Amino acid sequence: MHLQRLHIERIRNLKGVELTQLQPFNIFYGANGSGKSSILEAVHILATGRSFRTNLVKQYIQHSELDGLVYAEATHYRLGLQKFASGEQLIRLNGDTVATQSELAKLLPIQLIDPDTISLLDTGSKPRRQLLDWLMFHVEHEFHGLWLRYQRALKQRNNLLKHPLGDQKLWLQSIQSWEHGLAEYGELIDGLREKVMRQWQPLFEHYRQQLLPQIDITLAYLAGFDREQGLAASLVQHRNKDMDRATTQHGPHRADLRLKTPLGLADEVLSRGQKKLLMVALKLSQIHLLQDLNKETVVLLDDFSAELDDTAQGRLLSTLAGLNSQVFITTLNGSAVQKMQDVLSVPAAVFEVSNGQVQPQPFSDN
Ligand SMILES: Nc1ncnc2c1ncn2[C@@H]1O[C@H](COP(=O)(O)OP(=O)(O)OP(=O)(O)O)[C@@H](O)[C@H]1O
Repeated sequence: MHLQRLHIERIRNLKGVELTQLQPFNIFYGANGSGKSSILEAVHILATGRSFRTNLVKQYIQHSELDGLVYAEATHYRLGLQKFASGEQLIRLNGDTVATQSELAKLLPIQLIDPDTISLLDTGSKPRRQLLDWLMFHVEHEFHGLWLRYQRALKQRNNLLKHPLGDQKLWLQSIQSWEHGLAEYGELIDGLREKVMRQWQPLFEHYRQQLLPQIDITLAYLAGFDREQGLAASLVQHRNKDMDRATTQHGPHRADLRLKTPLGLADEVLSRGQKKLLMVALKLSQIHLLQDLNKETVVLLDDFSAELDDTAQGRLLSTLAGLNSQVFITTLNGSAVQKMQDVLSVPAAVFEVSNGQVQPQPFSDN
């Protein structure tokens, strides 16, 4: 989905931003602290309910305000999200209040590429699992519901592991019943993940060859449990150890992606720039997969030129244009805008950001 209009109020230093006639490419330039990333942050909050910079709503709502608001229009949809400092939120779709953020998330697939993107490789399995599950959420409709049921069963089992009941028999019956649910949903989740991985891997290889032609990198999926044994048997086998650690250590919640080069794991051998290109290849291949299903992704490219050389920047822009993505880009200065102009063959809008105010600027190739 391409956004045509964006309205932001009381997010960070953005008091009242009204952007109309958004284009496939939207470039925001301005000095440090002017508010560029906050615009991307607002789009991210609208699409996912979360900021990519903080988990605390109060931090992104403007100082001394009680709420922040993001509203966007596309051809068939009007999406709105109001976040209150109290923790409450109001989610609206086409004028109606909706109960869950996932209604907006489904409509607005969003990918962020920023200087922190490479930490996905370095900081444990969770962000890698989230990367896979972004794809799962948008490609496999049953995934989200299964995941919620799995999480519920997992929470119950973990509670029982932490607090063994006095009545052993009752405790055993309870834990067995939650394990039954965990195994059922977990096997289904694993099957769906494996199916999506089969679609994703060749696309990843395609973008890896484009962006990192000199380095072989394989993308593999680790289920988080012994698939030959099966999750039901694995839960029974590890029950005592799980009790010692008071948590469930095997299952799809422990799944991971392994990125391997001939010299070792990608996070151990690649340079920062190469890591960024690898992450970009992973994300572009995901966007491609959605595009094959007629879903357009909104891409947030924060601090665009960080760590990418001119060739990589040019390739990234033209690939995104080919994927029908709508792109929001931030960059520090006008000269970078000029460079983008030379590469882009699709309509673009340029905005200057200064002290939380956003002004449209001419873009000569429009
Ligand atoms: N809750 C808040 N209320 C008001 N202003 C805030 C709040 N949080 C941060 N700010 C200010 O808003 C601005 C946000 O800037 P932002 O991070 O969007 O800048 P940027 O243009 O992306 O800068 P850079 O190029 O340095 O990354 C900063 O000046 C910051 O001090």
